[in-house]
Amino acid sequence: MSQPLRIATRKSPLAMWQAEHVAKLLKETHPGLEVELVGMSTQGDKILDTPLAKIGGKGLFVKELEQGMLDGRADIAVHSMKDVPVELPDGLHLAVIMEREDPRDAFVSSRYSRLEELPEGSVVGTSSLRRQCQLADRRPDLKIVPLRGNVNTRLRKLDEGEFDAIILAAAGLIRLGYQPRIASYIETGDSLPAIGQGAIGIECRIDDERVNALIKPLHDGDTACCVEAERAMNHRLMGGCQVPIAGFAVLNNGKLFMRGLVGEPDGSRIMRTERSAPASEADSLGIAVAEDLLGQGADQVLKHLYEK
Ligand SMILES: NCc1[nH]cc(CCC(=O)O)c1CC(=O)O
Repeated sequence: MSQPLRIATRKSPLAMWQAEHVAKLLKETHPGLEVELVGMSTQGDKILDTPLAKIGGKGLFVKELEQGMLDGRADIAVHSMKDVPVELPDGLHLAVIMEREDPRDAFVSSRYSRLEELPEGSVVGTSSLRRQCQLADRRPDLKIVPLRGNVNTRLRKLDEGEFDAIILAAAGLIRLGYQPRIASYIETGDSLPAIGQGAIGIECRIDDERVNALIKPLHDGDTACCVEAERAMNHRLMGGCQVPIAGFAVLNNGKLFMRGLVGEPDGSRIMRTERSAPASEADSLGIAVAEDLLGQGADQVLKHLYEK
């Protein structure tokens, strides 16, 4: 008799959807396997009134889940790769990266269909410095306001009339069935996505052979290759989500093409680069992209932001 596989998950609707999605795929792949969800509240879910940048960023969403696995209360954790910090605790690894959903940012508004249509001075809500920086660069006339909370909360705030439009990741909206609310997609060249955006990763204990083998069929090598390059860039820049860093790689016929960006939150300064390399050199591609940006002065911008 095999034990049930326990999935640690945050309780937000998106996290629950992703955990249930993985549970369903695992049960389809392994008929008879029992899968249980272990809901946990993370610091990031508890502190809702402060911009994430001020309270320490993305690690806040995964620490409790990781502790759960290290303590043996859960076997795997399902994450939005975007929320996974560059360093993992000893003993855990990202065993699986699943096929990427649409990586683009989405423009959501009931009054306007595209960013370009927004009248001067419009109020736009966004949760990330990365989006804020790129938006301010393109449209310095807009009033950009921080918007936190889970996807449902953000849509509600838009409906309550606080904003003319909001920008969020298309992937989260699509997963939760809110695709009809997307007025338009912002191309990746116009709003370069966050590292790992749209990809789901599964973390587990390195030494748990049974669990590693059970989840392996969910791995997507192409997405993993792109995310590896993106995370290598972030690692080189020591990025967290409290800084405006974007990185996005695509894989075509064995060749990776990657863009990277670092900027000031107000868009006053933006550094961009792009490079390509064979898929087998994902890691060094990400590092090279980071080094291009450092060479353009990204280190000053990042140093300044980390000191705040
Ligand atoms: N920061 C929260 C978060 N983490 C992952 C997603 C979207 C789904 C994904 O990128 O896989 C979101 C919501 C958003 O940024 O709009």
